[in-house]
Amino acid sequence: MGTLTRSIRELRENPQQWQAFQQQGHCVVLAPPGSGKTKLLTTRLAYDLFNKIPPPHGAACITLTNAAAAELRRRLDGLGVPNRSTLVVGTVHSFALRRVIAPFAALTDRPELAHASIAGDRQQTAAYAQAIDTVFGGREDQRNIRSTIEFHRRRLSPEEAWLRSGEGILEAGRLYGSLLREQGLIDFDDVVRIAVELVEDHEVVRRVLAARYPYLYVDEYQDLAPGLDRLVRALCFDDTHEAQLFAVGDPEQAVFGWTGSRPELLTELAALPGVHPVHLEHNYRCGAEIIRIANLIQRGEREVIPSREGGEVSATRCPGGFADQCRRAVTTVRTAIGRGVPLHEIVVICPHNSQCRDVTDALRNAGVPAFVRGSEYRLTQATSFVEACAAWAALGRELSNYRLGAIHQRWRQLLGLSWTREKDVALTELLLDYEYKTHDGAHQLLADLLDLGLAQGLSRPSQSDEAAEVGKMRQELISGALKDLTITGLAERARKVDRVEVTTMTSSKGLEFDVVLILGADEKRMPDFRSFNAPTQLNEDRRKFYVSVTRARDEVRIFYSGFVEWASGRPDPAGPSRFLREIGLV
Ligand SMILES: Nc1ncnc2c1ncn2[C@@H]1O[C@H](COP(=O)(O)OP(=O)(O)OP(=O)(O)O)[C@@H](O)[C@H]1O
Repeated sequence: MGTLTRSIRELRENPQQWQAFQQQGHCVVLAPPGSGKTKLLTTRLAYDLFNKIPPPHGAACITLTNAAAAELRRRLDGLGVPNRSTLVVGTVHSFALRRVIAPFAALTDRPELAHASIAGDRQQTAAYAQAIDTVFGGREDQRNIRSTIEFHRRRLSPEEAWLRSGEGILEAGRLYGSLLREQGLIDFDDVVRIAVELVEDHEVVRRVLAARYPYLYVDEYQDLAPGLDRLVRALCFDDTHEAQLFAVGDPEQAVFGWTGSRPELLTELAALPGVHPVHLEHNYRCGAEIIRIANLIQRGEREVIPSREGGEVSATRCPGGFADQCRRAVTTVRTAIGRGVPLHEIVVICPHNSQCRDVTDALRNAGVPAFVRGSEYRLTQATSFVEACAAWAALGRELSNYRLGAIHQRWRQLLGLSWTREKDVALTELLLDYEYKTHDGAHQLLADLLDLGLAQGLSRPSQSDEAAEVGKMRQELISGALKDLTITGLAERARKVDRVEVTTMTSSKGLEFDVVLILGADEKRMPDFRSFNAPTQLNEDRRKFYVSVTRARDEVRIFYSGFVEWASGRPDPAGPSRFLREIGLV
C-alpha cells in the first residue's frame, strides 16, 4: 500500500479527521498538539493535487517559519507529491515576496520593488539608528523606540495608532522605510505590507493568484501576524475570485507574540460565514500521563483525549543551580540511551539560547553528540541545501538521511531557468570530490556551490531573501562564529540521526521525540520575570511550556533549582516555576 493510501486510511479511522479531509469549501481545523493537524493538511494537499487540481493549476501551502516549511516539504515528499511549478510550499513571507510582489510590483508606485533586496540585520540596525537619531536627536532610548516602530510595522497599524504612541514615532518609522528604499532594500515587514496592499487593492492580483493557486493550505495559522491574516482573507474571501482555504492551527500553541501574532485571529477565522470549523480532540503522540499534565497546564480549559496509555512526567530539583541541571540532564540522557532510545529521539529544551549552549557543551564534554542551532543564519531553502550537500558528501546517504535525488531537486529549484542537465552532473562530481576533503573549511564548499551556479540562481529578484541569508552564512563561515567549521562540522548541522537535539522552547514547536528534557524550570526564567505583570506575555510563556511538554511520546523530565543565577553570579531565590506548582509537580 502506498504511503498516501495508508495515511488516508488512518484518517478515516477518526471521524473528525475524516470530516475535515472530505470537507468541501473553506475548512478551518482547530486542534490540540499531536492531533494530526499537519498529517491532515499534507494528506489532504497530496490527495487534492492527484485528484482535484489538474496542472497547470497549483496550490500554495504556507506556514510561518522555515523549519515548519521544511517539515511540510519532508512530509509531502514522503507522500510522493511530485514537483509542479505552480505548487508552492514555503513560508508566508516568501510567498508574499515571490508570488505577490515580484510579479505585480509594476502595479504599485514602486515598480523597482520587483528587484528590491531584503535588508540584512546590519542594514536594518543602521537605518533604525539613523532614523531615530534624526528625529529624536539622540535624546531617547533607541531600543524602546525601535521596538515601538517594529510593533506598528508588524501589525500594519493605522496612522492613529502610531500617533497614540507618542510624538516622532510615525516620522521615525517613515524615515526608516525611506532610508531602506534609497538603498533598494525592503525588510520583511515591508514585504507583508506591500503584498497586503497589492492583494487588497487590486482585483487583477486576486484574480490571477486565485487562478494560479485555487487552493490555499495554511499550517500553524495561530502564528500568522495580522498582516498575513489579512493576506489570506483577501485571497480566500473575495466575492468573485476566491481561493479555497484549508487552514489548521491551535490558538493554545501560539508562541510568536513578538511578531505581532494574535491567537484570536484563528478563532475569528473559524467563525466567518462560509467557513466549516472542525475540532479534533484526540492526541496520537503522547502517553496518557503526559496528556493529563498537559491538560493541567491549560487549567482544564480544553480536555485533550489520549490515544494510548503510558507516559511519565517528573520534576527533579537540582540544588547546584543550572550547572547541576546540566549534569543531571547528561545522566538522564545516558540512562535513556542505555535503555535503547536512539539519540535523535531525545530533545533537551531550555527557555533561553544561552542555556541551550551550556547544556550542549555539557553533553559534548560527556561524550554525547549534541546539536544546537544558534542564530548564525536562518535555515532557508538555500542554506539548508548547502548543509545537505555537506552532509551527503561527508556522512553519506545512510547517516545523513539525504538522498542525492532530493538534493538535485532542490538544486533545480534554486537555479531556476539557469539549470541545465550538465549542472546536475557538475554538482554530483563536486560532492563526490568533497568526500575526500571533509577536513577542508566549509566556506570552500559554499564558494564552489556559488561558482557552480548557485550565485546565478540566487541573483533572480524573487530570490533576494535567499541571497541575503546565503550572504550571511558565507560571512559567518569566512570570518564569523563558524569560521573554523569544516565540511564535517557543517554536515553535523544537517545530520538528523545519532545526536541529541537541543533547542529553545519556541523552536521546539512542531517537533516530536520519545524523551523530552526541560531545563531551567525556575521562576523568573519560566515564566520570564518581564512577563510577571504582563498577562498576555504570561499566557504566552505558559503556552511555551505546554508546547514543550507535548513534544514527548513517552517521557518528560523537568529540572529546576529553585533559584536563578544572573550575570553577577549572585543566586536569586525566586523558587521553582509557578507552572510546576500549578500542575502539582512541586
Ligand atoms: N489518524 C491517525 N492515526 C494514526 N496516527 C496519527 C493519526 N493522526 C495523526 N497521527 C500521528 O500523530 C502524530 C502527530 O501528528 P501531527 O504531527 O500531524 O500532529 P499536529 O497536530 O500537527 O501536532 P503539533 O500541533 O503538536 O505539531 C504523528 O506521528 C502522526 O503520524
